[in-house]
Amino acid sequence: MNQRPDHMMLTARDDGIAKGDVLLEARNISLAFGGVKALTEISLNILKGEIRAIIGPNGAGKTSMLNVINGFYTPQQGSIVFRGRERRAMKPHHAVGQGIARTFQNVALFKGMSTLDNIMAGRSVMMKRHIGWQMLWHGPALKEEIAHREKVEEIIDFLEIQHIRHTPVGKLPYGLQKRVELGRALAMEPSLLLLDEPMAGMNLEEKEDMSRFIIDVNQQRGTTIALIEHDMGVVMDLSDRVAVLDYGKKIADGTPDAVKNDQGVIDAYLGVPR
Ligand SMILES: Nc1ncnc2c1ncn2[C@@H]1O[C@H](COP(=O)(O)OP(=O)(O)OP(=O)(O)O)[C@@H](O)[C@H]1O
Repeated sequence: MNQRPDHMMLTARDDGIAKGDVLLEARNISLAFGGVKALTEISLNILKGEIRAIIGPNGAGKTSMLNVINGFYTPQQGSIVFRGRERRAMKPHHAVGQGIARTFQNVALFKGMSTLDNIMAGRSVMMKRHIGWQMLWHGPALKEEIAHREKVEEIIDFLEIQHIRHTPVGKLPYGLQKRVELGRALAMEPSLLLLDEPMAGMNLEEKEDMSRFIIDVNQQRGTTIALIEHDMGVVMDLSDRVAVLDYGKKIADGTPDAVKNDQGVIDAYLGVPR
């Protein structure tokens, strides 16, 4: 893979939290769907600047946890503290406004639109001026439009997707669609980026590329990342800390090495014999 361009200027939004301090804390979260307990009294935190993984078997509650963090679901019990502010419920668009962006398990792009337009759509949440005003196409609106376009171009360079900028994303191979989806999330300049199975459905080379992008986003932009992933090689390589869920409960939380060697995790998920 090529070296990253030196001009990468995009950074995570300044959230006023020092590296290593708690950026987000989930406190005692319980969530049920009718009789199904998706999450039971889960507490975990995400530190500024880290790559945090949430792992566990199918149905363990991982996606539900991401959905609570970004306001898709409101838990029956518990709260989320983000950048020092506690909340019970939050709408997803407020999450974006506060600096939380995410990608989805199944790519959720506008399939008929080009790569460029999909990433611009992510950027549009940061555009202040009214669309009608932008259509006048002069003065401050034009300047703002140009500035946003520059940011989007930087993301396209960064993710090395210049060659597909005008391709409708529905026509792209799955691995590239996932990359475009990452680009759309980055266009929101999140301070916390949530990735739901970023490697799912990818071949080895695509996984290596995506791993590199995730590390670069974290290291070069200073973006804090929380990810769900089933590929244990990837999880253990990328993550600073790993939380393990099983049947909606947290059964372990620690460094990759500690989690790998935890007998409870081995029994519930990793499946290595005693
Ligand atoms: N919207 C929903 N309505 C009803 N039940 C749900 C809903 N979302 C999740 N669940 C249930 O909650 C539990 C946890 O699901 P969740 O999708 O969070 O698990 P997961 O760990 O992400 O699984 P996977 O690895 O298969 O994606 C499961 O039993 C699931 O069926």
